[in-house]
Amino acid sequence: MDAKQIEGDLALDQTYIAEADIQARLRELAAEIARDYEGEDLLLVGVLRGAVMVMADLARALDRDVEMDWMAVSSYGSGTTSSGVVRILKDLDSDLTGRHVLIVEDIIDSGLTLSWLTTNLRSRKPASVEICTLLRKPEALKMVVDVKYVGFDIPNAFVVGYGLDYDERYRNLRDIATLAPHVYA
Ligand SMILES: O=P(O)(O)OC[C@H]1O[C@H](OP(=O)(O)OP(=O)(O)O)[C@H](O)[C@@H]1O
Ligand SMILES: Nc1nc2[nH]cnc2c(=O)[nH]1
Ligand SMILES: [Mg+2]
Repeated sequence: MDAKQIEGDLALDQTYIAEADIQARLRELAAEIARDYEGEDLLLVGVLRGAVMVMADLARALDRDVEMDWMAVSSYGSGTTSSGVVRILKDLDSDLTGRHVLIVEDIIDSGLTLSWLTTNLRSRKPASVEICTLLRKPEALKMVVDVKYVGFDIPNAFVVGYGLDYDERYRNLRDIATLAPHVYA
């Protein structure tokens, strides 16, 4: 689905980050990651479901071998504010002992999901745990967790598309768009 197909949808405000800009930034991040992990094995951990698109495109932009595994956690339910409770819906299949782990996320908003997840994964004795997120909101800057790779710092608006949903809609939008405030305010 592209922005043209949703132009008539009153729920969407405007295209915020276009597909081409997302892909260009992911290529830059992939080059950085390939340099940083040269000669090391690398396990990408995608956070279902939001990070599916970032994971697929980042992994293919990497000019090296990587493994991929998935975890499903949820803290938002069907609303636009965090419930404050992170739940594991699906755990990893891989043993992390001695591995270099890079968590791949679509967005850091309150930071709750990733601060909880990094603590959880670090307890599994990996060689390292770092974070790559496509989007970061201002609130996350207050987080104690370091985020090594950030695609775009964005203001505090609710965004959808490219994996990001509102009540499970819009994940398959190729661009990232803002959701009109009347929908959720
Ligand atoms: O920094 P936070 O405030 O914790 O928010 C970020 C998280 O919220 C969304 O996931 P969600 O829990 O909605 O599940 P989903 O990935 O299945 O959409 C998003 O994909 C991040 O994982
Ligand atoms: N779709 C969506 N999910 C989120 N989870 C945390 N922040 C956001 C956001 O801005 N959009
Ligand atoms: Mg998520």
